[in-house]
Amino acid sequence: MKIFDISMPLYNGVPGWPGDTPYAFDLAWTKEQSGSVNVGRLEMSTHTGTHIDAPFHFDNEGKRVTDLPLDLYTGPSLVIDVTGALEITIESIEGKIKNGTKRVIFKTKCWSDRNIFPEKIVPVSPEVVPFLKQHGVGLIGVDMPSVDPLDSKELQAHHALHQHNIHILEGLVLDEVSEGEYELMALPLPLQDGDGSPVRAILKEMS
Ligand SMILES: Nc1ccccc1C(=O)C[C@H](N)C(=O)O
Ligand SMILES: [Zn+2]
Ligand SMILES: [Zn+2]
Repeated sequence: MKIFDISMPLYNGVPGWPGDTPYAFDLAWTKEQSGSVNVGRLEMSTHTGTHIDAPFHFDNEGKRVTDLPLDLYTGPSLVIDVTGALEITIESIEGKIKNGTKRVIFKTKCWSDRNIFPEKIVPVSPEVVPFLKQHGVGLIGVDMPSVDPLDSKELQAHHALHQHNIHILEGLVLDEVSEGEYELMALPLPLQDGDGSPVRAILKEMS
């Protein structure tokens, strides 16, 4: 079965949220310096590239990364293609989602040049959230850096999702993936007290 790597590569210069900590990798020790090994060092925002949001990211009382169950981030997932939509609405997904769909991934294709931060994305309409919950959804994934408009301070979609106990995976790369059912794996690092975590995300074709 084919495996799609749906993670953003991380490299010095990878675009992050404007004003946030830039991603930086370098060698703290080279093999010449240590006499034995190269040793890397990382500085980054927890919301760089492909990552999950813990509820604590936008709610001081919300769960941290290590409080979240791992089964959220691994298992059957439905990819829905909404390419061309201006917003993710009930109409975008009606008729495509069946009861018991635990994870839904939206392909918008709105972030076409991954070397720059996008100017505009395709926000998740808060009205779609109860509809997702009714069908049993506990995780949504998106191929953009947020589920809310980039200039939003209220973060209506983040909060609506949280109220309905639906968790968030952002920054996926879905260009090669077509609509359908896959097995998702996108596990966060065990960052104690973390507000978010980078993940290596894959989709496996189902037999
Ligand atoms: N890193 C930031 C810095 C400042 C303000 C927002 C962000 C975000 O990351 C928001 C985005 N919706 C996110 O959850 O990844
Ligand atoms: Zn985030
Ligand atoms: Zn977010």
